[in-house]
Amino acid sequence: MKVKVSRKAHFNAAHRLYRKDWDFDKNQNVFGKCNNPNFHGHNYELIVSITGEIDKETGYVIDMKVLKDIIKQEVEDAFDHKNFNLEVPEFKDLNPTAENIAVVIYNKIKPKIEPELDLEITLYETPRNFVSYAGK
Ligand SMILES: Nc1nc2c(c(=O)[nH]1)N=C([C@H](O)[C@H](O)COP(=O)(O)OP(=O)(O)OP(=O)(O)O)CN2
Ligand SMILES: [Zn+2]
Repeated sequence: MKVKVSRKAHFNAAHRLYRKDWDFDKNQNVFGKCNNPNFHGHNYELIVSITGEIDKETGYVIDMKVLKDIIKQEVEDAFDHKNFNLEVPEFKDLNPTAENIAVVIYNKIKPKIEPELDLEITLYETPRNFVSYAGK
């Protein structure tokens, strides 16, 4: 019997969506206002979900306190009030779209949890735009 447990988190960050190998007009055509060279920001809402067996002794799939600390260390401390393009090394050569941010978060958290646990990342960039990534 597998159970999914989830924890929400929040961070605020700035970004610009563009490709360095495209000129401004092409970036403007593809990314529009998200290509603003002066950047823009979002209040990102994150849901980290872990699925696994309930431990017979503790009754936990994962200790929420442990999950909270992993999210703080790997996501909030690394991303909150940062500029993805300028300050977060993972995005030096990676466009900080919601899709790419979700994959980066997955790849940071997965090694920190027990390997038999499944991980799913859901990231809201706006209240109406969100992406999910569960590996593969
Ligand atoms: N597939 C994706 N499309 C877009 C992404 C993305 O990460 N993945 N990102 C953006 C921009 O970041 C943009 O800033 C999104 O915000 P916004 O333009 O405010 O979005 P909406 O107009 O849809 O605002 P709502 O509040 O959600 O109505 C664009 N596309
Ligand atoms: Zn944006």
